[in-house]
Amino acid sequence: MTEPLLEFRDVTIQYQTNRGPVTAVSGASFSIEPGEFSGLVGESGSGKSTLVKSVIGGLDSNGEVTAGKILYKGEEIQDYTEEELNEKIRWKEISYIPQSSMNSLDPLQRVSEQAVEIASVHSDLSKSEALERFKELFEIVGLSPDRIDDYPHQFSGGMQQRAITALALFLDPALIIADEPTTALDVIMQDQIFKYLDRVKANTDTSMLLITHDISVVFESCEQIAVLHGGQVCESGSVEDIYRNPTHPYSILLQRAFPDIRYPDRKLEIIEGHPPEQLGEVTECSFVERCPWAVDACYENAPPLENVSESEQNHQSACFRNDETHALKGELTELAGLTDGGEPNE
Ligand SMILES: Nc1ncnc2c1ncn2[C@@H]1O[C@H](COP(=O)(O)OP(=O)(O)OP(=O)(O)O)[C@@H](O)[C@H]1O
Repeated sequence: MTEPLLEFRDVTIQYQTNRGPVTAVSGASFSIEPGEFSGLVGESGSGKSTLVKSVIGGLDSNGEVTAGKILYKGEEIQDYTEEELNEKIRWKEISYIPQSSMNSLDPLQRVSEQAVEIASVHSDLSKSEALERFKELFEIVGLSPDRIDDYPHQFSGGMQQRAITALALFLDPALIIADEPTTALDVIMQDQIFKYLDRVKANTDTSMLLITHDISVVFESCEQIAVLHGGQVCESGSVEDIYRNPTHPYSILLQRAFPDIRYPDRKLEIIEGHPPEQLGEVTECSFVERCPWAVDACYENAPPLENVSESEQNHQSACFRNDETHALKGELTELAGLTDGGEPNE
């Protein structure tokens, strides 16, 4: 097996507050393989942004990785200083497209000038080489290369997002992390994003980590997925396995909360409640208060991630009732008045 590009190993991240430490991520483990598109999915407040910000040194000043390791190409990076991150990681190795990326272009500078600036700080490219490369990238993300000298306001929202992706690809990073790339966009623009992500996949070797609350976005554009709830990774594996055979109760319900072309008439589930804010150490399953199938054990310990089946490689779920999932899924189908048995009609 090749070494993962990025690996979270039992990572806990806390914020110090005047009410005590808030545990935003607890014991999270998952990895991203070279060249793959992965999705990190979960509702608002589940710890997605905290987890990815810890990789690029973007945690708020009261936040800290308090346990575990973050390995990039096998090297521990959780304690890197700002200087080390700038020198070794940012742009060249990992580019980050933040949630409010539309505001991240400088409105007073032509986008080509922003590219030339990144090149002069982080690479040896000459100005003309930088502009040539930027034109090529505009083509990959589906923008006309003649528009590189435009100002950000001359682009629509979707075009700005693509220009930002071209900047993120500029120094040929091994990984791009995109935080909620589709949230602020309408359905037509979301569709354009899927198309250009496909072109990025076809034309570059870059891996992508997509952060989103919408599991269907991950099913559409990724190969691997990690599902996060209340700072814990509930389930991880290939998109194919988790699409066909979601095992953790949260993944099952989350999948049923979004439209699915396999079940056009299905009623969408509403998952009652919200991910909890975790004060102090976390000693139970973070989904316990919302889970229709919780048992006493779920209050006593946080369940570990375990392999779900021998045939589904890397498919892991953190639930004390993993072995009973099939029966539980049927129960849910009955409870919700659904007609299928929880398996896709293919
Ligand atoms: N600076 C902070 N100080 C204290 N708590 C924080 C801070 N930032 C985030 N949190 C808490 O950490 C938890 C995880 O938040 P985070 O923003 O990482 O989740 P998220 O899944 O990215 O949500 P969203 O999609 O809304 O950004 C939440 O309980 C949040 O209130």
